[in-house]
Amino acid sequence: MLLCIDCGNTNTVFSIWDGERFLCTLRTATEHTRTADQYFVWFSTLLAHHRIETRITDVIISSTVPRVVFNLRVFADRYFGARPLVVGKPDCLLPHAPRVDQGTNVGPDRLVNTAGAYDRHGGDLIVVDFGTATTFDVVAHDGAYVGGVIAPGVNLSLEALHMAAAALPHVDVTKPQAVIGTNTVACMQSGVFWGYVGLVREICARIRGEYDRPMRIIGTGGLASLFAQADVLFDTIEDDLTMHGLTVIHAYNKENGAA
Ligand SMILES: Nc1ncnc2c1ncn2[C@@H]1O[C@H](COP(=O)(O)OP(=O)(O)OP(=O)(O)O)[C@@H](O)[C@H]1O
Ligand SMILES: CC(C)(CO)[C@@H](O)C(=O)NCCC(=O)O
Ligand SMILES: [K+]
Repeated sequence: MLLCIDCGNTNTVFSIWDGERFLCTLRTATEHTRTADQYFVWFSTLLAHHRIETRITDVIISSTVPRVVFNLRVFADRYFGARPLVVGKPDCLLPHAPRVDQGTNVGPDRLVNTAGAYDRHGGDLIVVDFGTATTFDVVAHDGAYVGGVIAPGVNLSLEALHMAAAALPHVDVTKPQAVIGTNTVACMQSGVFWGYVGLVREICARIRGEYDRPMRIIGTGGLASLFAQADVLFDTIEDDLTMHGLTVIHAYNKENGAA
């Protein structure tokens, strides 16, 4: 079985793929000081809780935080005897090479989203991922990542308001009742919620304007469905897109003898 690990700047998600479906998805805060042994205690406890018995033979990692990869490699080696594939490293093949400026290190999460989205939908896509950052990945007709947009993440924007302004509390993002807020929290929620609805609409419209073929828009990340309540922003929402992309890249490496 394949263990897929998606390590973002905020959260790290583990998911076990049995070849047909994901058996479970476990989430922990990204913390570079966590050791291989700590990962295993957490992981095995939750698997026992969910009564999942697995024999993990393969591990694939996508990490936007370089420092955590070392301990995840030790975790894979020590507890599963597996040498993990790490997306973005030279020995991890990609189905389609990105076409970007020389010297650009595209975030591995964006490469993985690209592979997952192309596998499901073919090319000419915009993938919008609401993580620590809100990213837009343009997937060309042939499946290559050809660029995109990086905007501050939703929770990051709310946190920045709270940190910078003494009178502004910490608030969670939600869809406000009205645009005109009649209290501080409602004002902040309105600014961020409708601000992001506008950001997504405008950026997608401008990407479409620069691109010479019709494009579909895929939303992913925890907040995609929240924003979709407000407006028709996406053709589809797929919460498991990054995990799916990891299985696609793993299978591609198996087929090509690299894993
Ligand atoms: N209505 C909501 N309000 C606030 N947070 C939410 C809401 N719905 C989902 N979330 C949170 O959004 C996050 C979505 O996770 P996702 O993996 O997409 O990005 P992330 O973990 O924040 O970022 P990264 O992948 O960059 O670490 C989760 O932490 C989840 O708890
Ligand atoms: C933009 C983030 C932080 C989103 O997770 C990540 O993809 C990243 O660190 N990217 C590196 C820069 C780039 O993708 O061009
Ligand atoms: K993510």
